[in-house]
Amino acid sequence: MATIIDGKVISAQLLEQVAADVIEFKAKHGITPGLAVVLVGDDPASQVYVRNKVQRAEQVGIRSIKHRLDANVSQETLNDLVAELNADPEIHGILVQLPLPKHLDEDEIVDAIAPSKDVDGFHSLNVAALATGKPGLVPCTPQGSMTMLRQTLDDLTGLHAVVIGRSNIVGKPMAALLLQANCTVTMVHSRTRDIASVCRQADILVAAVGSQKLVNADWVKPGATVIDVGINVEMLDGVRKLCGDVDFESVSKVAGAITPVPGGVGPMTIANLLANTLQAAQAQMSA
Ligand SMILES: Nc1nc(=O)c2c([nH]1)NC[C@@H]1CN(c3ccc(C(=O)N[C@@H](CCC(=O)O)C(=O)O)cc3)C=[N+]21
Repeated sequence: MATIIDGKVISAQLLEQVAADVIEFKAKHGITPGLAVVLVGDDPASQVYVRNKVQRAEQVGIRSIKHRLDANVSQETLNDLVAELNADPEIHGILVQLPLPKHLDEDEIVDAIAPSKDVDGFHSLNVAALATGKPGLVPCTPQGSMTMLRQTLDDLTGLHAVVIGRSNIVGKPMAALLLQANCTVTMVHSRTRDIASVCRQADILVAAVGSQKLVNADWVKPGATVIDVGINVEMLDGVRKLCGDVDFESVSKVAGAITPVPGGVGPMTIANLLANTLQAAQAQMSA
């Protein structure tokens, strides 16, 4: 039976550290770090995440301001709000909840956010910084996944890491961080031939595709460390249930260590969002 990598415990440690650093920041600068969360439309899942973020922010002493916009808001109105937040000295971090309604240009909005306030790490300049190993804001989910790996494994050097999924928000930045940690990195995706046999070679397997229970025990090398980034919503007898990209029941019998869903990567993402907000505030104060 695999060791369970407990995202609630590890994120609580990180949040405690952030809370202590926020106290120090306030004493030094006399201001409170501020995070703006922009939510377009009324997707219920997005509302749950946004509520969690706002709650956790409060808990670590970060002021968060929620902006709710109508689902059919224009690109111009959204751009104007982002410009206003960019110019607001009390706002240090800006998060525009994705995905956006189809009529909006996501890339344009993300690149409209000031790179120094881009706490998601999705702006082109932060993507470039990560790709070239320069300092910048790093996407929260991959960052949280790395923290879990570092707490589980002594040294990542030379390990074969396989990342399933090639999204800009998880797969690609995850691969960049694993490479930085001296892993041998393979990315697999929907067009990969014999995906199971490639995954079976992984010492570290990261699943980030959004496909329920895609990874089963046959895909996993005995003893491997498995990070499940998937958050798929399943209805069981009318009750909402979260489930990952990994079939936890079968894979946990083969893997050496595994993250659960819920209680794995999700809480780490939120903790890192707040760590990034503090980092952004610190950088803005010394700019
Ligand atoms: N600009 C942007 N940045 C994001 O970081 C972002 C986003 N858009 N859009 C949506 C996704 C999703 N996401 C989650 C964060 C935390 C949990 C989380 O805390 N999950 C809990 C369970 C929460 C529940 O019960 O629904 C857990 O896994 O234990 C889940 C999902 C951030 N996202």
